[in-house]
Amino acid sequence: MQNVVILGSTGSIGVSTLDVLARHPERYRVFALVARQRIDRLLEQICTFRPTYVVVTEAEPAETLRNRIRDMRIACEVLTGADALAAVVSAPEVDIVMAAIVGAAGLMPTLAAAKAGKKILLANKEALVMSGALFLNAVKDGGAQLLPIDSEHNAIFQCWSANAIGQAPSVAGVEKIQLTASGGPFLRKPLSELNEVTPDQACSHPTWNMGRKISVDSATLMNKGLEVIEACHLFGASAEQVDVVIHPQSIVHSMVRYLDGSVLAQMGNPDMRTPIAHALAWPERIQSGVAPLDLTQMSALQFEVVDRERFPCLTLAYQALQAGGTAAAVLNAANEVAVDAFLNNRLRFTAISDVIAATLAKVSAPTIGSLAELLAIDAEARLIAATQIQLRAA
Ligand SMILES: NC(=O)C1=CN([C@@H]2O[C@H](COP(=O)(O)OP(=O)(O)OC[C@H]3O[C@@H](n4cnc5c(N)ncnc54)[C@H](OP(=O)(O)O)[C@@H]3O)[C@@H](O)[C@H]2O)C=CC1
Ligand SMILES: CC(=O)[C@@H](O)[C@H](O)COP(=O)(O)O
Ligand SMILES: [Mn+2]
Repeated sequence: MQNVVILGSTGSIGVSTLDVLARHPERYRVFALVARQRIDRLLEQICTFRPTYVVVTEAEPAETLRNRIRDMRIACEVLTGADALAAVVSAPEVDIVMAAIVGAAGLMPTLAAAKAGKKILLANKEALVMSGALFLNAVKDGGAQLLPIDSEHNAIFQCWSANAIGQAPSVAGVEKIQLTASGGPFLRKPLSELNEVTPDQACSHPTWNMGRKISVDSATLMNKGLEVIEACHLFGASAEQVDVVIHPQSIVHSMVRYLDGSVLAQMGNPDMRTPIAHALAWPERIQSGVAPLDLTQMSALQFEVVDRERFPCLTLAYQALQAGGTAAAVLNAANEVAVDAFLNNRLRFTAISDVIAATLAKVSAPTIGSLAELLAIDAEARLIAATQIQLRAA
């Protein structure tokens, strides 16, 4: 029996993870659930999965939940605060940590899991993008195991020759990693109309059902930009070795092209329970609940070149990657602030990329020395991005 902690249990990935775990009660037990504020959903999860602990990062909802659990006489301890979060993730009973908090907020608990040598299922791409080598060194030093949940990276992992896992592309015979991008809800929208799109339109993803922040990232293609950086870190690739191709159907989840001309692709219906089940059980295979793929029942699969004028965020991500140092952390911080402003009707969709470009130009991005330095640069980038948003509101 393996004990699992889910960081971000109330979100899209958290719910899919619990769905897979529920199919395998003989293999997995939920040790702890972590969320920020969605108490009603968390309470339902507690009733179903009976974790030993829950951590609610906001103090007021934590107190509300504590009272409700006491009234219902459920044996589950409700904790709050950063120390409690790190302690739960690092507890000796814990085998697996699903890192599915959205954004930079997920960095500290995921780092704690790395230092404690856990098996980490990494959905939270922002943590890796912002901290890069610092996080990978913590994984190595802590003796942790890192498995990708992001559908493209899980696909690449599955397409990497089994006997070359852990080797850099040049050693593994890999020529190119090709990430597929759906193109999001605005792939065919006239460019002149992008200025007026609403948060709900941006969050109506054509193929995946996801949280609001990553949905907006898909609509700008910043999601793919973050994924290019994520792929470089996870697979030891250079920016030149990672390409993006538009594939509106989201059936091919990514491809690996080898030196001998072979291209390996991983396919499946767009449902995150497949990569979750894959990483949970790897190197074994378990049921995920995902319907089998029937290619005879689908329309043609399309592949297209990315229109860089429509999607300037992808170019910004490649620029940050080439710049090196903490530029990717600045990119990520500015994007988080700009997307939040867009979702709260304080910024136009088309201005998201302007705010990120202006922030990248204003914040110097030296190579990371320490976690404290990284957090300082993240905070500085957020302040500059907020100023840029105010300038555009004026
Ligand atoms: N959804 C998907 O299909 C995919 C997601 N990912 C990545 O996985 C991560 C999660 O995405 P998704 O599930 O869609 O996001 P959601 O917005 O659906 O869920 C986010 C989760 O994080 C919790 N959370 C948010 N802020 C904090 C905080 N400050 N402290 C603690 N918990 C917090 C939320 O709690 P609460 O609900 O209480 O607010 C919720 O449980 C992202 O990094 C995303 O990029 C990657 C690939 C696919
Ligand atoms: C499911 C998943 O991994 C998302 O990151 C997905 O990739 C979003 O779709 P697009 O970014 O391709 O629109
Ligand atoms: Mn993805």
